[in-house]
Amino acid sequence: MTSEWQRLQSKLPEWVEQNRHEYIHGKVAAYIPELSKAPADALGVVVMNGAGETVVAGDTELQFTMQSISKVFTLILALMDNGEDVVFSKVGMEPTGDRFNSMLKLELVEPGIPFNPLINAGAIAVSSLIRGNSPEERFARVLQFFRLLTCNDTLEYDQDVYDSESATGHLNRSLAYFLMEKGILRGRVEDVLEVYFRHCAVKLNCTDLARMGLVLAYNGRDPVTGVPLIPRRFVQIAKTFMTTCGMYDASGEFAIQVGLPAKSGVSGGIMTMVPGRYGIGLVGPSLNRMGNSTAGVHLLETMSRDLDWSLF
Ligand SMILES: NC(=O)CC[C@H](N)C(=O)O
Repeated sequence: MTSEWQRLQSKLPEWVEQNRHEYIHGKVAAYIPELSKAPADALGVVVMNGAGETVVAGDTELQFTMQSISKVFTLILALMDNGEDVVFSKVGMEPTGDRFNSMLKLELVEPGIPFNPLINAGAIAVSSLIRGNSPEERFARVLQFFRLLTCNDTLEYDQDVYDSESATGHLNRSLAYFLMEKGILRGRVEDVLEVYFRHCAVKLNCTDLARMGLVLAYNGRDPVTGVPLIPRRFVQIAKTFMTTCGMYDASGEFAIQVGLPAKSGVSGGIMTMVPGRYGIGLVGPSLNRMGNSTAGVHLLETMSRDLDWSLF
């Protein structure tokens, strides 16, 4: 009888090639101009187990920026810095069913707190909660935390992607000003956005992303080093948000088709995990209508179905 790990080793390259062509049904994000340079037909995936061993397939050498995937970990850091009560006085716990950068719901419910920490408005509010005396110090703490989670001291943000988003992020600026008006943001709008745009621009590869997912899969303890990095309760909160809101307004469909907590970003990255077993990092820059990697989502459907990974 072949083990699941052996099946992954023998099938993953085939599954990647089977699903790669799905990229033609999507488009690489261009609203942050620098992102449009990514190769549309790339598809890569890394699955990492609790011993730190990996099964890799496809274009796993590709570097990409975390974008919205970073929001999971800035939420965790804000929770570690402030505790649940403070964080959830600034951001809600409910999915929106709208696009990630939508303003629609902000005005609907008083006092105007963003529905959840994974939409842009919520993540911007969360960024303002990270401790530090200056934007530089706050971002340095975020980067340090990401380095710890990936076990990769060379992790950095991509200056070109940062500049590109900072120059064009008018919608995010307007969300931030709205939050400022409502008394939800701490500090100056430009300072908060500097931290937000920088953490979205942190550059990594699928192996780094798999390692971050692995820490969540093991409830906050890095299973490879044995070091506890995140309190279990905050991992639980993060995984719940990933399940209900992690794939934007396609989270319901993803829960049905794949059935794992996951978070996507507009660079085409997806981080997911099989709780207690694997961390998974994936990239496929061509995005579907909902803003998720089109080939990536199909690949995860194939993997989850074949290996019976759905939690539900
Ligand atoms: N969905 C995303 O990945 C969005 C992140 C991006 N930096 C933005 O604010 O628009």
